Amino acid sequence: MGWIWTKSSTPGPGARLCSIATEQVAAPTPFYLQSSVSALRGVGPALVQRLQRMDIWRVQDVLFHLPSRYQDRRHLLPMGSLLPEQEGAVLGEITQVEHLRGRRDQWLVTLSDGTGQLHIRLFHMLPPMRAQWQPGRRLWCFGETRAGYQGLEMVHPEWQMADQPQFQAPTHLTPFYPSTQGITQAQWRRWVAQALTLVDQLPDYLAKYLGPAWPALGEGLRLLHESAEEVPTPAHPAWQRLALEELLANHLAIRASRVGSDAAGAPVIAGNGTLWRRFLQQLSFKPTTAQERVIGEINENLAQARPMRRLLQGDVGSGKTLVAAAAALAAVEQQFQVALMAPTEILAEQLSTRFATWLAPLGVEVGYLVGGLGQKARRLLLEAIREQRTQIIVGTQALFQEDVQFARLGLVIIDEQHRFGVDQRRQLLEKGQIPHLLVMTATPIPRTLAMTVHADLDVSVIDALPPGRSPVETLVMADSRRGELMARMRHRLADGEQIYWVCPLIEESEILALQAAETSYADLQAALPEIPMGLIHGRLPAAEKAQVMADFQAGKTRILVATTVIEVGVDVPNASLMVIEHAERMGLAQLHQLRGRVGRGERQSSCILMYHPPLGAKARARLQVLRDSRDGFVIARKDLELRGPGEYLGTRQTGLLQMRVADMLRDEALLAELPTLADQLERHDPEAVQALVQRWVGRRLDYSQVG
Ligand SMILES: Nc1ncnc2c1ncn2[C@@H]1O[C@H](COP(=O)(O)OP(=O)(O)OP(=O)(O)O)[C@@H](O)[C@H]1O
Repeated sequence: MGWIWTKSSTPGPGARLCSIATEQVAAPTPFYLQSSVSALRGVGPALVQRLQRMDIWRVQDVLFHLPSRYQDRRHLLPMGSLLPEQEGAVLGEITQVEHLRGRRDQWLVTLSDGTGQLHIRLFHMLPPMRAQWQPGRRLWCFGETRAGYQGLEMVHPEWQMADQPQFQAPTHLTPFYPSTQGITQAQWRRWVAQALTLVDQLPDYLAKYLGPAWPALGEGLRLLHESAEEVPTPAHPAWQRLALEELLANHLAIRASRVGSDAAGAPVIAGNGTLWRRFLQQLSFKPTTAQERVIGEINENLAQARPMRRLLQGDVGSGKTLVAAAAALAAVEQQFQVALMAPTEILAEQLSTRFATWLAPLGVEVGYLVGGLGQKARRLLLEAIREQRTQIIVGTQALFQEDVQFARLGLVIIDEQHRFGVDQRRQLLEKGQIPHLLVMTATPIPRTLAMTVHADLDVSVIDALPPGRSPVETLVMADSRRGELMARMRHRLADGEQIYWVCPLIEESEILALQAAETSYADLQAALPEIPMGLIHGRLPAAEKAQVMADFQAGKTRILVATTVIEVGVDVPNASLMVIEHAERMGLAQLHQLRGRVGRGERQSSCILMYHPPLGAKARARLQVLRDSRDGFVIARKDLELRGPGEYLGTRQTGLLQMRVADMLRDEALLAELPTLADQLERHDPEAVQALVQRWVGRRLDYSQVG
């Protein structure tokens, strides 16, 4: 037993002595919720730095570092019924320890539990372990079985001697924490166990405002760290309690920053729209009513000295670029510059080409600034930006490098903002006086949510697609039907149409993804030798990527084989068929984005989702959602419903904000509580406001001047 002093704030009279189980007797080390993580046993200076990089500074932060998944080690598996590649816990007696000498020493230990036996294979065995692992002793192991020469075996499982008083058979689910190099799961669990001894002292700022039906904060944290029952699900009240607090903390953080930025002066951009009207005259189509409405909303903002912070949401292909052009022209007409930032070079290139073709006839100069620009070209462009000869500058992150100086930046437009860090957004905003900001996204975010959680952003929605679009026909097809697919492709090609071929997503390795793409490319060339094709992937140098895209756009190549780099923003209206290999590996939102690349012209377009059989019931249901719906919002919701409980936790990107417990779509019902709670806290408990923001938002996000 070791002893630990505990108290919620600082040490002093009244600090309570608390005991926790430790392996050796240690000198009493006091630590508190607010102590540095270095106060935890097992956290030395090097680990402190690693933890800080994960934004974990104090003991309290460890409590809010939540598991991303769980394993159930509570039930022992009888050895007689074990199968290969089965993960689980066993308990048995050591019947034999064999030291196999060879080029590399090995130990083969035999365990038996009366129902059968299992081997444990070890490639190293330190003397203390050798002293313990003796025939007759009882051993608990957790690992994955594999078929060995002598039968089933586990290689270096986790273990405990089961015949010692310290032996603790797991009574809870075993949590797995998001980690970083050099920190093991065992370390996380030890630190969390120490921090949990203080969980009841965690101030519960909301208790007095929430009704008695709500569980306490500590209960929620305990449930997530050491659930004794089934994998916790988001419907659990304790979970909901945490989600509510997290949403509230984000809401409060943004409310606080809004106060500052409201006061600041932005350029008043109120022209008479001459430039926009001239632009419309040369455009081959008319803006839709939805586009016109949204343009109106933006113009109203631009005419105010209060900086615009507007989120423009529109499903794939809804015509957001035209709206961006309208905003840009309003600024240019009033002699302001516009920075237009895209997440990748391909997209930046596409956008700049589109803007240049649209706007050059009006005498508007569009510049293209990315990392790979030659020195001379870069210098000339920077000069033109400084002297305001270039009015619209399209680019990637390169736009906010220090040497880029705008003469009169009035408007910043960010495409697919969720791919940019908040820091990048701020750096760019710092370039102007206080420029207006328009953020474009195809990610569906409920309006209520955007207004409460993103209290800083006004929202415009393009809720109708341009006319003349026929819905993309979506088919789900086993990859064994390749012959049929080739016939379909030949048919399309004969009609002069173009095809996207999207290669499987291989998350673990870009190299493997590239190999897969090259194989598909070679296969297609062999099957359709007379058809010119392009291959595009993330590893291609920027100039080559641009060339491959330009060739496809111009119709010089008829099939574009691509890794998922084409996901957002690519616009080739003549492409009417998309084939997606291994669609079952991709997220529904991503598939929806990809599919949005076709169906942009007048032609009837199709998207073929290929899968590799057998396809499980759940995977089939997921693909069917895509077949049956074309609405990004519906698809996102269904995706959520179809996810299993094990997939709920973890840091993942949902729209614009990264949450730990809450999910903006799933927990939408909680949003209604936020404004009242925030008002009450701001009025009665300003200190709690600060503490909550620090607890949940911490240093991860700095909203000041951004929103
Ligand atoms: N009002 C309109 N009438 C006809 N076509 C339009 C209209 N507005 C836009 N388009 C065309 O629709 C296509 C899709 O528009 P755009 O690329 O702006 O979509 P988007 O909203 O940016 O989609 P994504 O999120 O997929 O990039 C383009 O080819 C564009 O020229």
